[in-house]
Amino acid sequence: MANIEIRDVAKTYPGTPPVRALDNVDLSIAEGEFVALLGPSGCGKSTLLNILAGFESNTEGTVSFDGGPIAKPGPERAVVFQEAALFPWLTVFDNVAFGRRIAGSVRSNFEPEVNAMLEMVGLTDFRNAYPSQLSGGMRQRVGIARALIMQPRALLMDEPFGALDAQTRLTMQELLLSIWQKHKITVVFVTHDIDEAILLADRICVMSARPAHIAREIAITLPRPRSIDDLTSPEFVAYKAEIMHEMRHAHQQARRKADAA
Ligand SMILES: Nc1ncnc2c1ncn2[C@@H]1O[C@H](COP(=O)(O)OP(=O)(O)OP(=O)(O)O)[C@@H](O)[C@H]1O
Repeated sequence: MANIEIRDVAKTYPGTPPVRALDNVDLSIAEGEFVALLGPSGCGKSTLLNILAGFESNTEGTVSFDGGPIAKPGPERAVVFQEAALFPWLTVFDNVAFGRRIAGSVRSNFEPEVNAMLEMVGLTDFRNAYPSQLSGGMRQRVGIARALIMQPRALLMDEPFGALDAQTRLTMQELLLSIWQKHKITVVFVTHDIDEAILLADRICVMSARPAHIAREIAITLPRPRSIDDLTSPEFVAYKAEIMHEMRHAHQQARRKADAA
């Protein structure tokens, strides 16, 4: 059984005029798979992710997780956004522990897990720091740790590294790869960045111009574990050329739709 099943999904935001964001989206995601959603700006990637998160509802079609319909947010589907909205008055440790505490767990139960999580994301020395004392990359590490401490089955990531400088971004991509290798949870990752999608994903779904559907699915069979050294391999460059071609097509399609409107 697929972990995430999206069948004939459409989404129209009400308004004058209404905005048709998604149309005929079909996608099955297996347990433990890493899928990247790649597409032109404004095509509907975040809308699709928000539907999977349960923050938005689809207007047509069905979306299910482990065979059950997605109707609202749930702890089995953790979300990581571009900016980790951390609580500024809590330390790194308490930000990561927050969900467990709210769920009624006592400190002696979650402390070893929070410490292990902080070690995994390289923040042990910052466990008592406050968010204002952290760099953007460190804040995202806290965001990822905070999501994983709830032991989700899927991680839904919306351009999580989009606001980071190039060097930090590469470090975070490698960190995410190592975490995913260890936890093997399903990841759905929204990005504009072709290199990022190829480096991380098992499969890239190139989305069409709005209203978005999945224009093309490309399996990335580069061997794992991957690292940033792969960015220059001939296989990587060949994937990049293929995807750039698809993206250009999606962009031209968007221009034509805009001109016709
Ligand atoms: N709450 C909303 N109400 C009305 N329209 C919305 C809403 N959220 C998104 N939209 C519109 O839906 C379309 C798709 O937006 P969405 O954010 O899903 O695209 P995206 O591909 O994630 O864009 P980007 O890559 O620029 O973040 C856009 O035209 C956007 O303006």
